[in-house]
Amino acid sequence: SRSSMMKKLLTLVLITRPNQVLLGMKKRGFGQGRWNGFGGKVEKGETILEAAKRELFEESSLKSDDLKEIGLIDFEFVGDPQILEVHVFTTSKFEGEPTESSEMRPQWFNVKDIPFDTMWPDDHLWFPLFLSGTKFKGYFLFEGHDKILKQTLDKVDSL
Ligand SMILES: Cc1cc(-c2ccco2)c2oc(N)nc2c1
Repeated sequence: SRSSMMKKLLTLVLITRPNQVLLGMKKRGFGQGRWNGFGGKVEKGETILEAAKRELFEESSLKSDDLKEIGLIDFEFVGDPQILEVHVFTTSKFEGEPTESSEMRPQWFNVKDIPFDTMWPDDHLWFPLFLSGTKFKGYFLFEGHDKILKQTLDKVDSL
């Protein structure tokens, strides 16, 4: 029922190395055709952190035990009661070689050349906070997948 807020938990992992961020080109499904971090749904019986690690490995072949949560974003779509609660993690400590999966084609980007034009339209708003190590909470109301009607973005001390 509406009283039990309709929320879907998702994860998003951004891997960094000096002056660079690893992004994946989404090859199918939700967000297809856009560069993004690695992530997806939180399944029953797993923690959000376990889901982030699992999706990172499934989508990029990378492993990390050092994921730090740096952001919490609620996404809403006009006409859809399901709110996406996205837990954003980052690390620069990982093992493995980025490898293309059925879902994602990974590529390193210099921070000054991040392809915001082929990313979700909210990214250019909160990436500067993530890149400067500032924890944040955000809310974005989308109309379709390209237009942001309403937004809030706040720096926080703890998530
Ligand atoms: C609506 C929306 C969803 C996601 C998402 C899906 C799975 C994890 O995150 C986004 O990711 C980014 N960068 N913008 C996003 C907007």
